[in-house]
Amino acid sequence: MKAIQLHYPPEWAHCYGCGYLNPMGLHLQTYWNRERKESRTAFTPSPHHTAIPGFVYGGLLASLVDCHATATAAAAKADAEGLDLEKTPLRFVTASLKVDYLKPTPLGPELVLVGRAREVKGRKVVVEAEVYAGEALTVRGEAVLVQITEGFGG
Ligand SMILES: CCCCCCCC/C=C\CCCCCCCC(=O)SCCNC(=O)CCNC(=O)[C@H](O)C(C)(C)COP(=O)(O)OP(=O)(O)OC[C@H]1O[C@@H](n2cnc3c(N)ncnc32)[C@H](O)[C@@H]1OP(=O)(O)O
Repeated sequence: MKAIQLHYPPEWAHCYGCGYLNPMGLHLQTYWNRERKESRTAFTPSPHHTAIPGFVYGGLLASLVDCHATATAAAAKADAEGLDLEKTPLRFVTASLKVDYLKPTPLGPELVLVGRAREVKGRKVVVEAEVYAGEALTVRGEAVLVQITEGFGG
């Protein structure tokens, strides 16, 4: 299965969190499970992603939620409309991002993010995401994503 971010055309692939063309980026790769209507990604923070020794910096966790949510929005929209991302790339930007830090996230283990679309309406998708360190749910996020079209931002 191909990661959702790898469907982005090159001009939309420079994002720090998920752009495959950003040499300094996090290169997040999100996968969509059509049966479960759920997205997943995994990321292992490095020692320099420290908040306080032993725990992950919250800004990094927000970045993971952000870019996992944009990809989840693309997959959920494609799923809802029967589109093939290979033929019809979809790209969303973040209009709103809310992050609840439920408990400190340990630095070391791989983190797993799970995402679901709560609403798919026109150009807007509302995504909920959870971050797990092992069995522990440490972060819950919610984002409003808006689909961009060719020439957007110009
Ligand atoms: C990245 C900047 C954009 C440049 C694009 C260049 C070309 C693309 C190239 C490469 C793409 C790579 C992208 C990587 C992305 C990774 C994730 C990020 O880090 S994104 C960076 C941070 N985000 C921004 O900088 C967005 C700044 N904001 C905007 O540009 C606009 O406000 C935008 C597009 C988000 C919405 O503007 P409207 O005029 O297109 O659309 P309206 O009609 O206002 O909203 C559509 C729906 O969304 C809701 N909405 C809009 N803003 C909301 C908000 N803050 N909270 C809740 N809902 C909101 C509205 O209520 C509306 O919903 P209803 O249809 O009425 O149900």
